[in-house]
Amino acid sequence: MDNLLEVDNLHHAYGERAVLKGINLTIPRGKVVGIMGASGSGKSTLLRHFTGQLHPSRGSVKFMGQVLHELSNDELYKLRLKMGMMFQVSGLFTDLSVYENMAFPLRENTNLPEEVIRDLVLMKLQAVGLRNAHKLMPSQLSGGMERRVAMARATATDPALIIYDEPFAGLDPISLSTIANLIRKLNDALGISSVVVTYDLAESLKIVDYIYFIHDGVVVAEGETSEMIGSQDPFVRQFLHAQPDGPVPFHYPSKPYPDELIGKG
Ligand SMILES: Nc1ncnc2c1ncn2[C@@H]1O[C@H](COP(=O)(O)OP(=O)(O)OP(=O)(O)O)[C@@H](O)[C@H]1O
Repeated sequence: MDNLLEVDNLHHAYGERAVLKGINLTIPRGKVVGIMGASGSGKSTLLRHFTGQLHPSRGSVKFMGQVLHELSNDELYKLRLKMGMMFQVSGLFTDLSVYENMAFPLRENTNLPEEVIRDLVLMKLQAVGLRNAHKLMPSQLSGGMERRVAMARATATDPALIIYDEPFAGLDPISLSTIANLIRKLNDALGISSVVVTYDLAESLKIVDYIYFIHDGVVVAEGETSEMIGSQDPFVRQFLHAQPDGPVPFHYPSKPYPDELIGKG
């Protein structure tokens, strides 16, 4: 099976409001896939379907060959251990040291003896260049370091997929580039797949293999990163060149302005 995750005709509505309107996409094994889209296009909703937190109104998400909405809570919980997640807010426990933050998911989800947990924690921290930071408290870390600890923690249970939601938000250019390179390095060294949801095109273009552009609940463009860079597709161009107006409108939908000014309708 080449695809780790498959999204098939996925629809989602919050009440009457349709947000995902037939998304099709795949995350192949070994690849880093970018998902781009303007604010409100449905990216977070899509990610919540990747993890089985939401039920589709129609369509399905299959992860490692299993349709998520058909699983029991126990089955879903077990399968989720194969997904690591890193969000914009690192989610570290502020009253636990870096070491204890890292050990937590291992103690929760395995019966490994403490010496093995220690070796694993130090190995995972070493992979993000922070082995020596294990005694520090989260408040003693810079923003970039905190994000790297969260990345190391996302790899704790040996996931097959890591999902990064806005991993670059609020970082200085050096930390941003470090995090981007680490996403690629971890992906390749661990032989996993990665999904990166971001607005930060410049950095992500350097590390993603394939990009999906989402607008108004559907995929409007997709392709290998190299193809996308030269694409003439108006959506892709608007994103790549950060144009404020284009297919994604600057103005909230409204009546024509002259009509409004002369008080018609
Ligand atoms: N729990 C909810 N109940 C009702 N509407 C929601 C809910 N969550 C999101 N929405 C709406 O669904 C639409 C898509 O939201 P979503 O958060 O998935 O978009 P997004 O692309 O992730 O946006 P952003 O980049 O700003 O986080 C938005 O219009 C939002 O207001």
